[in-house]
Amino acid sequence: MHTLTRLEHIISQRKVADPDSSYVAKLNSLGLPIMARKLGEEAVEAVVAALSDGKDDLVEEAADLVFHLMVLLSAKDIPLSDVMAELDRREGVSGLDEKASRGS
Ligand SMILES: N=c1c2ncn([C@@H]3O[C@H](COP(=O)(O)OP(=O)(O)OP(=O)(O)O)[C@@H](O)[C@H]3O)c2ncn1[C@@H]1O[C@H](COP(=O)(O)O)[C@@H](O)[C@H]1O
Repeated sequence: MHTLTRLEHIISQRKVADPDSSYVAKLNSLGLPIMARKLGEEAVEAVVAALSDGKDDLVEEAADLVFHLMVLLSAKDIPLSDVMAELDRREGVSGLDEKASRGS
């Protein structure tokens, strides 16, 4: 099974666990605004890592970012397959062409 599919399954199981023993459950108990803020913090940490030397920090921060995005998607009951389907829909469409086709 794909890593992200496995993680999605784990997160859906853990979000109803005891917040004292599960970080996923703790994030869910804190509510969407806190979860969204946490995702933003992880994004900033990834940006900082991207601008520093070396790649190891960015790998770790990217994993944190993906994990917290998955937690937020799960809290909103959005399956990972919806995100994958949207990426599939975009496949082959240049970002530049898509942007140019937007109304001003
Ligand atoms: N993949 C992850 C994962 N990646 C990162 N993290 C946690 O995300 C947090 C990252 O926050 P920070 O970097 O800001 O570190 P921090 O300063 O300690 O966090 P704060 O105190 O600011 O909240 C850390 O506590 C990490 O341990 C994760 N926690 C859990 N998982 C997965 O989720 C599963 C379920 O976890 P529990 O719900 O805790 O059982 C685990 O088995 C893993 O598979």
